Amino acid sequence: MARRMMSRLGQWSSYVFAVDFDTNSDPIYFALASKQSERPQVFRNVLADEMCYSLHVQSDDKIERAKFYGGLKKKLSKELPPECTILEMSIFQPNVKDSVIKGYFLKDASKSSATERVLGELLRNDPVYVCSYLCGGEDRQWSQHLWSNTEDGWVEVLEKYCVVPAEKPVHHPSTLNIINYDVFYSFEDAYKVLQQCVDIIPESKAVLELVDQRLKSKEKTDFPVIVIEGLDATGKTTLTESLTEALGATLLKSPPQCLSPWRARFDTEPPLIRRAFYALGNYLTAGQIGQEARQAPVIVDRYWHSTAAYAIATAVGGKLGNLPQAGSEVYGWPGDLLRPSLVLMLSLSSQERMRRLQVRGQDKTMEEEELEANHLFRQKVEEAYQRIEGPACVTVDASPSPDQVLQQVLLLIREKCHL
Ligand SMILES: Nc1ncnc2c1ncn2[C@@H]1O[C@H](COP(=O)(O)OP(=O)(O)O)[C@@H](O)[C@H]1O
Ligand SMILES: Nc1ccn([C@H]2C[C@H](O)[C@@H](COP(=O)(O)OP(=O)(O)O)O2)c(=O)n1
Repeated sequence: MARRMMSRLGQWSSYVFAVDFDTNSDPIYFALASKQSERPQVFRNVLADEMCYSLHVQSDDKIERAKFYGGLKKKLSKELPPECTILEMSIFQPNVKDSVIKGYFLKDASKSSATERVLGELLRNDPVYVCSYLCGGEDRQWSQHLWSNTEDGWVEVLEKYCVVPAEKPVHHPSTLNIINYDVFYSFEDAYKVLQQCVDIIPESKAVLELVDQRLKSKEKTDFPVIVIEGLDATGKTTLTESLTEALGATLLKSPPQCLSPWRARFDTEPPLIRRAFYALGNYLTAGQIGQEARQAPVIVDRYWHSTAAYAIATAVGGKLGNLPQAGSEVYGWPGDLLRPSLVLMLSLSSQERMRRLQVRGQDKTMEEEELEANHLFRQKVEEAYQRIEGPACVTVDASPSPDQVLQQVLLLIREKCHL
């Protein structure tokens, strides 16, 4: 065990640590070195003589890592003293895709031994690395101490490194692991995730069985397929219903009705599993679209844009500017997913959207509650919507009356789909 950790530590010289002290500003970036730095101290402005710790998941298994990381926050919040602040942390190789290892950084103002007891317990029983941080010496330099288990179950410090400032990377670390963690670009990649979950989430089996029976869709449909996108309460249900009637079309949605019994279950899972579920929903809907578009135009309430935009906006921490640049491969359309003829995104000011949410007065999903609390997240979802390509979405002003929105959309459809 100690040997494995040592060799792992050796690799850390190419890694940078990022701690999110404040979601509205850049993380604090630091690296490990054997010698101290002459540059200003990394934590000087954000830590006031507090004990600090970090922990991150040590597992090569993607599913295990995702499950454990999600559960870890709950466990820490429950067991640590209330004076302990839990911050998000990641360790990554700058600008290298798929290099992120997620963890937490703890600021402990409790001055009690409870924190070390909880962390020691975690180290003994769970797949985690634990480090403590100390500030010492005349020049108040920070150092990182990696904990290890001894044979007889005690915790000891295995190795000590100096904490030195690191450059801000070009790509925010939260953008490095989007592909195949948050967004899946082929049926197979999403399917594999659920397959690997069958033992831990029995419901996966039922979902996979449904997916196995899905209809296969041709690339080209006989009738146009029009997708309506937008945040909750922008008027998608209202518009899709009136459009369906006006065009004599068929109305479908993603995720499709047949997945409803499992949606709430997968909504409680970490992003890797939850997003794979929604990705598969799109392939099920694609099968239905292919079938229905032989007879009539098809209107679809949410599809790939929703899956990718919410996933990207959730995954990317901090500011709007942290989103991958327009044109990035993360905004690409999966090569094996039926492409609609037209995608329209309903856009509304936050005031009007809030008003409509209140008028509707229904229960909101947790994510929608978060949207309300988090203006930044809402902006990131809309921005990601607008960057997705193949087809890109056309933004529609959803603030006029329902009939005016319908007329405006009918005009667009006539112009773009020759209906
Ligand atoms: N153009 C509109 N003008 C005013 N209110 C609208 C308009 N479209 C929808 N609404 C109302 O706003 C609320 C949300 O609309 P809904 O169609 O359910 O949105 P979504 O399906 O996008 O969540 C509903 O109460 C609906 O009656
Ligand atoms: N095709 C879809 C549809 C929804 N999702 C996800 C994205 C968000 O997490 C939620 C939004 O769904 P929600 O139920 O809040 O939306 P509506 O009530 O349908 O407007 O579902 C998805 O990933 N792919």
